[in-house]
Amino acid sequence: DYYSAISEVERLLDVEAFLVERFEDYLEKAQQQQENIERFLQHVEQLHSRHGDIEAFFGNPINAFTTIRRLVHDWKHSVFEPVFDTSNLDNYKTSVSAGLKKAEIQEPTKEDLLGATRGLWRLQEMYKLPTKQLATGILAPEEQRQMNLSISASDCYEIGRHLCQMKEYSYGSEWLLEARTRLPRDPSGYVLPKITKVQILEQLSPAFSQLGNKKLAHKLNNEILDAEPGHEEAVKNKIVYEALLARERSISSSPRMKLDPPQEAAPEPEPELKESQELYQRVCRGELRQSPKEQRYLRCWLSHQDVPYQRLSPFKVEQLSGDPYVAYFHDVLSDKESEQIIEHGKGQVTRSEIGQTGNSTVSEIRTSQNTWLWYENNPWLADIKQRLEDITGLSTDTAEPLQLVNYGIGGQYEPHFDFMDDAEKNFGWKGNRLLTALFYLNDVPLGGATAFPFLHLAVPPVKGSLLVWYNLHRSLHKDFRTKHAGCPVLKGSKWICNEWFHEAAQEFRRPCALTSDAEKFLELENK
Ligand SMILES: O=C(O)CCC(=O)C(=O)O
Ligand SMILES: [Fe+2]
Repeated sequence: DYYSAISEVERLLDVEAFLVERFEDYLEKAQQQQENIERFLQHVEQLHSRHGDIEAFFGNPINAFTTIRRLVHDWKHSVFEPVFDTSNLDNYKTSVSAGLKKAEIQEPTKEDLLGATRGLWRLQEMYKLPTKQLATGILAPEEQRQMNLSISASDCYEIGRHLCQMKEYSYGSEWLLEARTRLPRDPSGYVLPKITKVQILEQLSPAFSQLGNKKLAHKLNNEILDAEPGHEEAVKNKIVYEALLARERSISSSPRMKLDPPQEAAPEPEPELKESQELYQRVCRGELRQSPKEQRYLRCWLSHQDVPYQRLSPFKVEQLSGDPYVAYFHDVLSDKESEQIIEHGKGQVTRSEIGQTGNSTVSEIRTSQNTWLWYENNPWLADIKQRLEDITGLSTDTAEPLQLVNYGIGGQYEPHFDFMDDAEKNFGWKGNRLLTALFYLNDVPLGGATAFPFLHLAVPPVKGSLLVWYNLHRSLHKDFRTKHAGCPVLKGSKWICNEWFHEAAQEFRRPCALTSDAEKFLELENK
């Protein structure tokens, strides 16, 4: 899929460039007055010429969404259908699909569009983004003046409709209202089929009804009937709404009933969030931070980690938590190294999965794509491997290959542990994941911090820096305080690279203490 990695969304411009080329050719040869198609192609070309830096462009999730939508929806209805259904131009059909196949280009699918919509919704929920602002591409208050992206009435309608399908009526109705406001001055009148006021109302009226606002639902339903008096669904709904409203009126005017109000169907209570989930959201939003007391003993220093060579250029250590140990090492990778690793991942990454070995699945819990870099196949990584050993003091003999990850639209990784329940089954004699070393390969303008809910800690990505923490106690029992997450990426494209060090081979490097930690912090396991 495309939506789960921004690097994949970037490839969509190639798909479009290809399509523009083919269909311009078609227009010329067929010499038809297909004004609608021509305007559409021009529009897309104009968009392409205006987008500027691709990474910055797709760094805004609104741009990523509208591009997917254009490919999934607009091209189909504005170009493919009018061309292929009305004229006998089979050779074009075959040449276009053959061309796409040859270039190994896959068009985005409905699932991409749904994934992109869910991503936007996640960003709204997590960072409390007002719909009106997001619809103009404004992701943070300080962007107020610079942004003015054009998102069409039809795009807003699509988002609203999907959200209502997901029973997210509150945001759903806001997007539908946005579609309604935009309809009269919709810039994309050439996108077929044109959406109508009635279509918007058909979604909006039941959405308000679900939100408990029967009066407004009724009013909007009447607007449907004003436009189309014979509208079957609306005629039926009118009867239902009028009965409901009449009942409400009689209840409120009857004094006896006033004393004893009827049991209105109460809105469903919000399902209670797990403690770590709630803390995760607060940490990502920046509402919850370490207190001065928690930060009291934390220090920054230069360290050679007892490696003679590193005395020449010591590591910059920023301690983030003493117990459990979490530290940030700065300027570990040069810009060139970070960029080289990213280049390696472009076009190689595939959808990330979660779960135990042999039983893993794709999930909205982790919306990213990843690939693995084996040291054996990439000798250029030798330096970086050595640096990892120097910093951690651990052996990479039992370490996993580097895992390279790119997040998608609103991409996140919900709170989880890096250790597996059953280390034996997953890792055999190498034992569980003892230490995580996480490289940030680029800066992320907004969002995308690594969050430790129980430690009240959000680590913002800094290009070339390395985040390190122990997942296991000294006695190798699981440390449940290390639950962590990747906050949704609000702006930009987040690239990281994970190295997991395992238990085996570290016996003399991180020896256990004289007492067991087996009983420590067990209460956090399922929180
Ligand atoms: O993206 C992040 O910041 C965290 C990633 C992570 O926890 C993982 O890949 O296991
Ligand atoms: Fe993790």
